[in-house]
Amino acid sequence: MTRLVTPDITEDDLIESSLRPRALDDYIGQEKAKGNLRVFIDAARKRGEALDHVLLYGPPGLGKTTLANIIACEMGVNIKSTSGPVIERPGDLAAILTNLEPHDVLFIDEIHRLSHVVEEILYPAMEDYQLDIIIGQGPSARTIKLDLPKFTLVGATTRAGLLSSPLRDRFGVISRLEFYTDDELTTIVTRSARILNIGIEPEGARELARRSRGTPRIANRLLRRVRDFAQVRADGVITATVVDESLKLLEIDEKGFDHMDRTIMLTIIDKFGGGPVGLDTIAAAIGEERDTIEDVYEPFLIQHGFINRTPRGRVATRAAYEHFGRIAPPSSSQGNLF
Ligand SMILES: Nc1ncnc2c1ncn2[C@@H]1O[C@H](COP(=O)(O)OP(=O)(O)OP(=O)(O)O)[C@@H](O)[C@H]1O
Ligand SMILES: [Mg+2]
Repeated sequence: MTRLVTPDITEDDLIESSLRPRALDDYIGQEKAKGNLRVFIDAARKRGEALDHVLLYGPPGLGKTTLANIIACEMGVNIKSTSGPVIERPGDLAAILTNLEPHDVLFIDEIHRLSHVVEEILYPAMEDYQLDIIIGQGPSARTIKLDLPKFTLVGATTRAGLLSSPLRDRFGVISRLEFYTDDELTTIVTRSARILNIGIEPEGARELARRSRGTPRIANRLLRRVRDFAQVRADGVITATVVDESLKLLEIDEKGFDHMDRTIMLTIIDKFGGGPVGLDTIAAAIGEERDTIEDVYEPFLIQHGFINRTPRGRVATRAAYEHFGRIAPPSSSQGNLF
């Protein structure tokens, strides 16, 4: 079963494209990233140059793809989108690069998953707008250099730490996307409801925002689910009560945690005495991939102080104990204490 609050893209998110803001001014929140980009975009446009390469990183569903598209739109250029795992051979990347128009945006999602050989093609391309191609094999092999149009690489990744440093160093702009505040998500929910023609009361929007784990993709998805519920039970208008009742049925609690979040926290608390416990051990105990826990579930729990990351493993904090109505062991180094 796919998880309702997964920040990853699911099938019913495909209608999401209608909800994607197209201009920087419609992109809610992320003031720091937006502020920086606005300056760089204006400067590049004034000079009639391509925008410097941009790296966007942050947990899934926070708007990296959306922002990449907005960058192209604001620069008034085309965007070509691909992703790390799709570019298998150097030739694949060469073909993409040689087909770019001057100043175009090349968006590479999951850029941390590029293979080494492909990555090495990218270095001179990013730095000198040149492509080194090897022709022939063995002793007669030779390298030829091809000039590329000046382009902007926009890379997205959930974890900048997985990027090799030579690659990371070649980005002129590096922006981290943050979880959204409840206010920002309320604005996003209200905007989406207007676009999708869904009736929602301000308190309904706020309640939905509060339960969306700081993530617009989740907020938009919950909005559609709650709409179904409102149509059947409440004359189609989403109120705070409708949100509360429908999310209860969907087993999403008042903090926006679902079954998996609760399982992770309760596993640390009950099976491992509150931690510290290694991520691999947690993964084995709950039957979930380590990377999925690290990329998808854990960032929000850590950011909101329910789990701490320590050198010896994950620790459940006092807030986690309290969330489940438990009492944190007094002797523990449960974080939040210092
Ligand atoms: N700042 C924002 N304002 C309004 N809506 C937003 C914003 N950011 C994201 N969204 C909405 O959230 C959805 C998910 O965003 P997006 O696909 O850009 O996330 P992502 O960071 O690329 O995720 P992934 O890491 O899974 O690729 C978008 O379709 C858009 O509707
Ligand atoms: Mg994306």
